[in-house]
Amino acid sequence: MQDSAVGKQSKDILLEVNNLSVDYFASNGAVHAVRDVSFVLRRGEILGLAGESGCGKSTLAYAVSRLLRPPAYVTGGEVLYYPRGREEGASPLVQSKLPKSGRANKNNGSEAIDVLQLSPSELRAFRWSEISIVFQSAMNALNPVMTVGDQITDVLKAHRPDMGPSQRKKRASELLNLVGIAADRLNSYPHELSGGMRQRAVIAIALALNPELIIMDEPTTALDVVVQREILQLISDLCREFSTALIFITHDLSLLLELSDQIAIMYAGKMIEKASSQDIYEHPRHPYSYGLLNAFPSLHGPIRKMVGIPGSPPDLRAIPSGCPFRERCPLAFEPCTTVVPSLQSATAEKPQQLVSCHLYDSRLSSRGIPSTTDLARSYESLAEGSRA
Ligand SMILES: Nc1ncnc2c1ncn2[C@@H]1O[C@H](COP(=O)(O)OP(=O)(O)OP(=O)(O)O)[C@@H](O)[C@H]1O
Repeated sequence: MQDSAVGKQSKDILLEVNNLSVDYFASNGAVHAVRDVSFVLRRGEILGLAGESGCGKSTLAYAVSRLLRPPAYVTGGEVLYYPRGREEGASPLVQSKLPKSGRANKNNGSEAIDVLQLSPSELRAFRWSEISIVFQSAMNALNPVMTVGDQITDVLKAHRPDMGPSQRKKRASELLNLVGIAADRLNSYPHELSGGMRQRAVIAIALALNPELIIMDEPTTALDVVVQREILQLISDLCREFSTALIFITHDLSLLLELSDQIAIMYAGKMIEKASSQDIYEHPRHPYSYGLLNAFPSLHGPIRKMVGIPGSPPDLRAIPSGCPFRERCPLAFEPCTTVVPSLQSATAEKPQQLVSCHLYDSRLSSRGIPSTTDLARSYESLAEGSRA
């Protein structure tokens, strides 16, 4: 597990997502896939998104990178991006092409770009140079009739017109080396590479323009677990080396805990807990976070009883009132049925650990803050058929 790296890294805010909501307008009703999500990502920070299948992780990642297609629509909120100043090396394309009009003076001392307001041409300038995106099965997105080298130099040609052919080739070789592929593979076609190498080549392309942020949604699902781990480790090492921020999604929770600075846990379209990976690992606060972590066996530490979370997430077309997790929660109490909890500091000692749960609101709960033992016992009693 990484140290609480936020303290070590720059405190600059790179991305600020405020009250973002996304619906899929399906024929059988609107699916509320992302609901009022707010979070901040700092420069160079690695944020892991976790949660059961269907909780809205990919939709959030697509919304932030403006890749949503109908029937998905952003129904509210903003995605503010804080580019580096010209003197700090922001890409010239972004400096010249992004509108002054789309920028808002915000906190943080620098101007923000509202990503959701960018026009198509502004978006083209923004993608790759500021944000790179690697989605599921990305390695299959390589063009089968172009060499890997040409695919890298194409990106450079489109976005860095100042670079000549020999500079582009040199940069392509450097990038392949960075991801552990010998430069003589520049002339290889994708079918001549293994799955792991193709995935590395995709990462090289994502890094080509030194973006500030990379978003990866299960980038390694098609690979075996050993190669998956190697590649995710490589990505996080490279992000640390270049201070590139990373938002990544994987179902491998132990890997997520190991590689991320911060973890955000989603449930039914909401962010229900956000904290450093160390805090989440040592003391998950939300009963759902505890249940999710406890559903995986640990290779280290004492032997513990594993109890799964009963039931299944709600239908996102008809979300129940109050807390969306209450029907599965072993510690649900009266206010959970009516009052929607908001994301707030869990305790005064750890104000950075944010949780969306009434158990941490002394105005609503008189039980006192639950310990991990309380959370474990509550699941055990639920499994035994009696409420804690
Ligand atoms: N095109 C669509 N039309 C209607 N509903 C959709 C569509 N795409 C996704 N959804 C719904 O939106 C919700 C969020 O989906 P999303 O893919 O973002 O979840 P996820 O957490 O990334 O899941 P997974 O881990 O399985 O990738 C799910 O309930 C899903 O069924």
